[in-house]
Amino acid sequence: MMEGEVLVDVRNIKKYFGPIKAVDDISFQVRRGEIFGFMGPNGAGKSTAMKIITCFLEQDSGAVRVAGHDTLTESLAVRQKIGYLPESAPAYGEMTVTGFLEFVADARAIADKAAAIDRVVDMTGLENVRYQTVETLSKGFKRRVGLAQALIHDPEVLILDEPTDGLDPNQKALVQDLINRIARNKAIILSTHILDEVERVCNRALIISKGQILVDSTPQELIARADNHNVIKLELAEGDKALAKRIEDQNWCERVIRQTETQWEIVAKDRENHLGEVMDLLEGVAVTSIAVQEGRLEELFREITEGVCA
Ligand SMILES: Nc1ncnc2c1ncn2[C@@H]1O[C@H](COP(=O)(O)OP(=O)(O)OP(=O)(O)O)[C@@H](O)[C@H]1O
Repeated sequence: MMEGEVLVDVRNIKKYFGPIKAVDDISFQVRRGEIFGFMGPNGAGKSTAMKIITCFLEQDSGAVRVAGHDTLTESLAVRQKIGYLPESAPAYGEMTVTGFLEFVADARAIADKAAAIDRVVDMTGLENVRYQTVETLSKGFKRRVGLAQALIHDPEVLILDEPTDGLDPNQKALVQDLINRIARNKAIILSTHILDEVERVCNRALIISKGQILVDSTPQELIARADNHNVIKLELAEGDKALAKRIEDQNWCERVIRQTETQWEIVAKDRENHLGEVMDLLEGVAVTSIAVQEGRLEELFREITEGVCA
């Protein structure tokens, strides 16, 4: 198995729905070992591109090869190489976890079903719930079942459509860890709205909008462009100029923006999260609220498009 070989090769694909250009001439490659973050606002064309790569939709023009196989002419071979977690995974709520995975293994004609199921149950941490019906599971565990079914045939390529959407922060972190663990030796494409997720999980990031690629970059470069990333919003019971000075004197601090006497924004030079250090400086100070702002894709996206127009 060659490290870095191209496993997904997308060339000039277009897909129009009547007048809507859902995917408008997109090209990119994903190599083994890459976790590729597919970002963009609602309706950007992410799901459509993912459906084309997984053979659920046919493109109008252009070509996609997965592990060397063409999605139009060799779709069976492509389906064997690819695992897919769709945006809204099918329910099958009344089946047990094992029953559902057996059903998927049968559909894929897997020879040693028991071994395949044990492997994915272990990988995704489903051991304790394997005889429970899917409908009784928490959202986070349902998502793991979705990942388990995508992994049942040990695919080289994984396509995950918003894998952490709708999960609470703890469940999000668990699913993100899981994706990192299963990533070795695979090529993974995952779509997300969340900049932090790309930083935590991906080693490459692509932003699409209106069916076209705007940015192909590293997560670190994207974060650096998101001006408001990890800004700490602080509200005090009363103004305190000495405190503002003390925070500004920290070597990591770029500036303290005092929007009002008591409402401040603290910006770090490195855009890392410095909440701990700020909390230390706030000992004995009456604080009304404090929160760390996530760099939102929407704002980054606005900056990028403004940059393009300027
Ligand atoms: N089957 C379809 N018929 C008609 N239009 C469609 C169809 N599927 C998608 N579209 C349109 O194509 C565009 C791209 O949609 P797509 O679902 O790929 O975006 P997305 O980036 O995945 O968005 P989201 O983050 O909301 O899932 C949208 O304008 C959408 O309304």
